[in-house]
Amino acid sequence: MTIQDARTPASDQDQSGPQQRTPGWHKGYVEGSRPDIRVPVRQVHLTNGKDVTLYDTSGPYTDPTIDTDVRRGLPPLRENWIIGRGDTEEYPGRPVRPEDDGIKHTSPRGGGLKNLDAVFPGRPRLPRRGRDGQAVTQLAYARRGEITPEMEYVAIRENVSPEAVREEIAAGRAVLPANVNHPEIEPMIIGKRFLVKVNANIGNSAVTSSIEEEVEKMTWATKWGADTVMDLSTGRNIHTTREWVLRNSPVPIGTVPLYQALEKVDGKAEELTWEIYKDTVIEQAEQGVDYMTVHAGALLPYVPLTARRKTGIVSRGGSIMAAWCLAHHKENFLYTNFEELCEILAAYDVTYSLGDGLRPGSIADANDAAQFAELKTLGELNTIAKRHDVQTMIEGPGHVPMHKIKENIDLQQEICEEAPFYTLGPLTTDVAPAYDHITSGIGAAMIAWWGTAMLCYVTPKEHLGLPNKDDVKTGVITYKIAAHAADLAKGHPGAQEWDDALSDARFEFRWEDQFNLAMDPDTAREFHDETLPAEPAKTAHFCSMCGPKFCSMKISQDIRREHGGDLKADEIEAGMQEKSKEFAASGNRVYLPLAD
Ligand SMILES: C[C@H]1O[C@@H](n2cnc3c(N)ncnc32)[C@H](O)[C@@H]1O
Ligand SMILES: Cc1ncc(COP(=O)(O)O)c(N)n1
Ligand code: MET
Ligand code: SF4
Ligand SMILES: [Zn+2]
Repeated sequence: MTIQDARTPASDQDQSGPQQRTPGWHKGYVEGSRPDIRVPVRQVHLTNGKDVTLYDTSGPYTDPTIDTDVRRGLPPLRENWIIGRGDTEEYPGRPVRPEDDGIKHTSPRGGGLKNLDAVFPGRPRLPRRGRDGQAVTQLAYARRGEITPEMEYVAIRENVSPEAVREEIAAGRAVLPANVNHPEIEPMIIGKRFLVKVNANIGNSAVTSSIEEEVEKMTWATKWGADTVMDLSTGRNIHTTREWVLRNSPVPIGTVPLYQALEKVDGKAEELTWEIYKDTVIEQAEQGVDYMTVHAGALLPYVPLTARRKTGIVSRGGSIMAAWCLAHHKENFLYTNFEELCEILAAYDVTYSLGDGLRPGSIADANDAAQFAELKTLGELNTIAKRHDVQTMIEGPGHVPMHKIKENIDLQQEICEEAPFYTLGPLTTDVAPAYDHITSGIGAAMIAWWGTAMLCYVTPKEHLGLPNKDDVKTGVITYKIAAHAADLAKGHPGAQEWDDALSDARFEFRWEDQFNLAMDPDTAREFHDETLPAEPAKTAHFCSMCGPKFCSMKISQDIRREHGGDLKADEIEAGMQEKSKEFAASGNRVYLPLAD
């Protein structure tokens, strides 16, 4: 594997600003079968002269040779691949309306958008869709036996063959979310045979945040390793916020169109209609949303099953659809219009994320009748979506104690023909608000080990408020740990190399290498330097935990240096026998009496 170098002379590098580069690594690219397939990697340079190559989600922001500007947006990496297939056409598209941003002409809420001058100033572009409404999905291509540039790209990223990628997509065991209107993304794949992925949720609410803050959360999340980002905005400027996020995101973007549809009817669930919903889906598909949560499995007859729950319906989408179903006493319109929705998504290659609108919101409600009734319906919908060549993943819970987690993934895999499972945690206990990244990180690691393909992060603010930039980082790092722990347990090829490199650096007291290989190098360095900030401490054979005389790794190294070379296995065995006899002679006591 040859890796191209994206380094520039240090003097050319701007180390200021929000996208400040972490020293000790640089961006490289692995080239595919053609020059426009260049897969980014993070090259960590060790002081022993070796390099460690890691997966990189940070996008062009960490490439010093690319001049990024959020007002212009990212370069359209996939544009030629999409046009080159010749199966899509540009068309005028749906005009953007004030109500897309929650602005009513007559409403006092109207008026100026906050920050970044509202309308995205970048590249004007006509939307694109499948010619004659045909399915232009990676699933359709994979089923026809075609290996797209996107598939080759993810094969390099995952270190597997392009054919393996095609097979997993064709079988519906993996999805490659890539809307034809989102050419900026670096393709990635979600499926149990691949690295476990992490999604970070961002977005404003009616109470707080601005467009600028949301764009910043998106770049921040991907810098720390988020593989996808969901914009779950529910406040003002939903359309414009999403435009800024999409044009600047190197990762696929997911949304829940129902949230924006609800804003269009002023938050009155009973006023929702299939027409308003459909119009919102088209609006978002034209913008380039890569996957959409659709709560089509929360059916009218299942709502009563939640009546005696401790925490009712905790899914936003689920509660909105339940309210609509009860108000009209009609079946969920997402379910009754599902086939038409499939045709729309197929024409843009929007991936379904079939929502778990009836997931449990407390330990007491886990794995109940309502939850599993919905899962069965999601299985039926998965089959219908596949018939339309729409890529599909299935959302999962929620709040589930450890002993009830495995049943969730086993049932989902069986009912949904191994479609990728995408779970929120699960949180393994309800008693630690402010630490729900941890209560859920535990469940996330377990469920990922058993085959969940993507983990939706939970931040320390869960149940308490809207996460800020710091919470986003904590959530992403926590979930990267869960995902990597699962990759190790699953024996994913290459996963352990990273651990081995860090273990070697640790044992050899290469402190800088230990920091640079860390998931969060900044915090690792800061913690070390809190007690031993001086430069010589960066090569010292101890840290402040045990100090120089009690550093077990130093003692262990000394043993090897003094005896390691000339100790043979049988001599070690003989030495052990000798010691064992001495121990017996002293009365087999571990603790000798204190001498006074
Ligand atoms: C489904 C999950 O989405 C999270 N969620 C909902 N809205 C937002 C937002 N604007 N930002 C971050 N997370 C959000 C909830 O906390 C829940 O855990
Ligand atoms: C993994 C995951 N992420 C996001 C949502 C959408 O949220 P909600 O169901 O509350 O509308 C979900 N259901 N599952
Ligand atoms: N914490 C809730 C859950 O577990 C979500 C609250 S905000 C929609 O799903
Ligand atoms: S997180 Fe807050 S706003 Fe959302 S469901 Fe829970 S209490 Fe309601
Ligand atoms: Zn919760």
